[in-house]
Formats: sequence, structure tokens, C-alpha cells
Amino acid sequence: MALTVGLRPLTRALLRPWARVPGAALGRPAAGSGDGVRCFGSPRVLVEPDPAAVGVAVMKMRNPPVNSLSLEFLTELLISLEKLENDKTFRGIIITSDCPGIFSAGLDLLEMYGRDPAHCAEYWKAVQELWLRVYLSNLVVIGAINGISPAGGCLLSLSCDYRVLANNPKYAIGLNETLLGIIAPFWFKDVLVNTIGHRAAERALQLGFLFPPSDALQVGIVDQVVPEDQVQSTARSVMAQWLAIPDHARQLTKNLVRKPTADRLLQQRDADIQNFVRFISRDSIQKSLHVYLEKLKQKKG
Ligand SMILES: CC/C=C\C/C=C\CCC/C=C/CC(=O)SCCNC(=O)CCNC(=O)[C@H](O)C(C)(C)COP(=O)(O)OP(=O)(O)OC[C@H]1O[C@@H](n2cnc3c(N)ncnc32)[C@H](O)[C@@H]1OP(=O)(O)O
Repeated sequence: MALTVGLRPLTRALLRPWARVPGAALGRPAAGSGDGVRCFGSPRVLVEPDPAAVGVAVMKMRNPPVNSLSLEFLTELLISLEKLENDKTFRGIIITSDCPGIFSAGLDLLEMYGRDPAHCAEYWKAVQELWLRVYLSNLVVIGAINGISPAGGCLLSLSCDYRVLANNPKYAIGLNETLLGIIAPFWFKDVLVNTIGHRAAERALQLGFLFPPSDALQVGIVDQVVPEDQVQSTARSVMAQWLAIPDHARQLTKNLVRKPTADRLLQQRDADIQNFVRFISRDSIQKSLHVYLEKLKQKKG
């Protein structure tokens, strides 16, 4: 079945592979700076130059209550990333959360539940695009993971070059899709396998493990676990180490390592969208999502 993807104009402009964001740029000089420092704000994505580290931007996700990756939020993240990528002032980004206790709850279940196929297709294309943009970014991308990070939140973390997790037992991280009755797509799986190895990924994916910090460090899904109040400073120190490497050498090496994984998706993006739409539209999957969403509601009591 050929799928016609009806994209809205802004999303269409953004989601062409490696599209350049058109004129209506969000980039603007930071208020009152007058010094050429740039700040790319948007309602849900706060981006500021790190005052303590030249060439580093801090990107804070602010889509309360749980930073779920809705289509609008994904679009804003993509715009901000594109602007940073194109601004030669910046060589690195620290991605973190502005929502207390939550890095990101992952994909927005309401974008996949009770939606028509065209919407699901548009949504999945945006998910693919965010992954490609973060995973293949020329910038050094450090995740300062200051909250729980399931499923799509974990994918975002795994796509960074380095992950620092706050040491709080509530801040679990992992690809827990099977617990929802859904499947992590092959490219989520590939990134996990690349990070923690085949056997550990096999168990983690099938059992939908959400690793608390000590286990996350042990299995290698994060690189460092530090006290919560040291996440930002640690991310900054790690960034300095990565920025000490000449950009061209680091970027070419990153590309060498990551391109084969990205290419697997790039070679079959449309098929992947069609698979997703077919899968998510099944009655049984919609029922699983319904049950899961009800569980989330009931949890509140
Ligand atoms: C052949 C195959 C082909 C292709 C592959 C196909 C398939 C499918 C692949 C799909 C991949 C999906 C990856 C994902 O990311 S799925 C999302 C997984 N996320 C989760 O499991 C997290 C769920 N949320 C929670 O566990 C908790 O909310 C959390 C621990 C994050 C926070 O808990 P807290 O107690 O602080 O808040 P809550 O009261 O639970 O939540 C507040 C409100 O937010 C809503 N919520 C939470 N998470 C989501 C979400 N991911 N999407 C949408 N909405 C979410 C929650 O329902 C509450 O809403 P209200 O009740 O206030 O309305």
C-alpha cells in the first residue's frame, strides 16, 4: 500500500532530509546582549549559550508535564537543532530537561492513539528526523539526563555522544516498548545494540528493562552517574574534553562510526513509515495503547 503523507507546510519544510529552515528563523540575538551571542528560543525548547563554556549551548526541554515528544515539540526541537548546527558560534550542545524529575517520557502516546494514518505518518517522519539530526549532528552532543528517560526519551539519550545521568533511583532509562505492547523499531534496536552490545540489548529489549542509574552504568547505557547537583558541571567538563579534539577529525570519525546505522534507516525511510502506520493502526495495538494510557491515568488514583 503506497502511503500518501500529507504534511503541514511548516513540518513539510522542516522534515525534508537535511532541509534548511526557511527564512522565518527563530534565531535572534539574546535579549539585551548586543554582543552577537545568539539565543534560539521557542516555547518548548530553551536554548542558551553556556555562560561558563565558550561555543557550548544548553538546550532545555520544557514541554510539561513530562516532555513527551509531541509533533509540535519535535518540530521545535528540530528547528532549534538546525539553527545551532548552522551557527558557527557553537561546537557543542548539552541537552537537558526543564521538567523536574523527567528527562523525557518518550514519544507522545496521544500522537499514536486514535489518530488517522496520515497523522501517524507525519508524526513518524518527525520522529525519524529528530533521531537522524541528533545522531548525525556535527556538534558534540552531551546528554545531561536529569530525570526518567523511557523509550523515545532513551533513544534521544542514546543518540548523544555521551550521557551523564543523575543518581536518583527514580531516574530509570531504557527501551521499555514491550511493556506497552509495542515494538522498538529496528533503528532504536540498532542504537541500543551499538551501545550495550547484542546480548544485553536482546534481554533489555524483550523484557522492556528500565535501568536505574547503577544498573544503567553497569550495562553501559549511560557513561557516567553523578549526584544530581553535579549533572550540569560534569556535562560541561566532559564537553571540554570532547572539544579539545579538532572538529574536523572528530566529525569525520563520528560519521564513520554512525553513518552505517543511520543509512539503514535512510535507505528505507518510507517503508519504515508505512510499517509504523500499519503496525500502530492495528486494533490490537490501539487496544494496548488504550490500556496503557488508562493505567497512567489510574496511577493518579
Ligand atoms: C513492525 C513494527 C514497525 C514499526 C515499529 C512500530 C512501532 C511502534 C514504536 C513506537 C515507539 C514508541 C516509543 C515511545 O517512546 S512510547 C512512550 C513510552 N513512554 C512511557 O512508557 C512513559 C509513560 N509515562 C510514565 O511512565 C510516567 O508518566 C512518567 C514516569 C514519565 C512520569 O510520571 P508522573 O507520575 O510524574 O506523571 P504522570 O501522572 O504519569 O503523567 C502526567 C501526564 O502525562 C501523561 N503522559 C505521560 N507519559 C506520556 C506519554 N509518553 N505520552 C503522552 N502522555 C503521557 C500522563 O498520561 C498524564 O496525563 P494526564 O492524566 O495528566 O492527562
